[in-house]
Amino acid sequence: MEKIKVGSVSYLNARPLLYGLQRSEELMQQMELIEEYPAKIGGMLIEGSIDVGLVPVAVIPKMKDWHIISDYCIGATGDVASVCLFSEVPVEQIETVLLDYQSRTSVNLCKVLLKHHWKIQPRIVETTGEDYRSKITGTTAGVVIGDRALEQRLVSPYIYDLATEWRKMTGLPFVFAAWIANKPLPESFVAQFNKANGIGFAHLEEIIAANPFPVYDLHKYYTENISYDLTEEKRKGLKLYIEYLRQMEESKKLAV
Ligand SMILES: C=C(O[C@@H]1C=C(C(=O)O)C=C[C@H]1O)C(=O)O
Repeated sequence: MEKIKVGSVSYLNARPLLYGLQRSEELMQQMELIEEYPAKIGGMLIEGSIDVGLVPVAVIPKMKDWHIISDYCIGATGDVASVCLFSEVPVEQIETVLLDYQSRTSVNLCKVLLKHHWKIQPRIVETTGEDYRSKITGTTAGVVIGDRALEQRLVSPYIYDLATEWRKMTGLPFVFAAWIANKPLPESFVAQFNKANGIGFAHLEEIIAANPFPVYDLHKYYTENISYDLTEEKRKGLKLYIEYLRQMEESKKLAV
């Protein structure tokens, strides 16, 4: 039987979810695991080169068939710490925003917040490579996600946490990534997969010891920043975010 191709975000935030998968011989016999940055994994799920992935939820409107297959996600109920708009000036003075090429969810979340929360219209610039981070100076701000955002926290004086700003605007938690399949998968696989997702949470200290990261306290990151359970409240936040995305697509079409 052909193996199920599973994609995952390669950042530290995915480690607790991958822990149990990688240690289950039964699951690993049925699947192949590919790790990449979020925008890439999202593209692979849309084009069909993987069957399921921990992908940016912003891909949902681009998919014909999609199924959330796990009760776990990469979400936040307060400060997420690793998804921020970084700047040298306060938000009202920002003239340009550089968007992280590795992201799909957060860059669109930033657009939603600029329009509906901060109500400002800076110039928006897409990026293609890591050098964009050195251009976050003066009135040019930038969205940075993942482990690199935890590093950027030590560099930029103004840090706008996008999960916190979303919460201020909507009162809801936020979902950045979820395990989404582009086709129905065997029920037995889905059940084993979901169970294995949760195993890492009993082994956080081991995961932290295996991934030395002097830049940020990973215990805090795993227990206070990232919120992994896909609760009803988070599903509400997700639904509202997708509505904003569809609205943005519609207004783009009208503008043409
Ligand atoms: C919280 C995070 O969520 C990530 C943000 C994503 C995005 O912006 O597209 C996608 C996957 C998540 O890993 C993070 O990586 O810092």
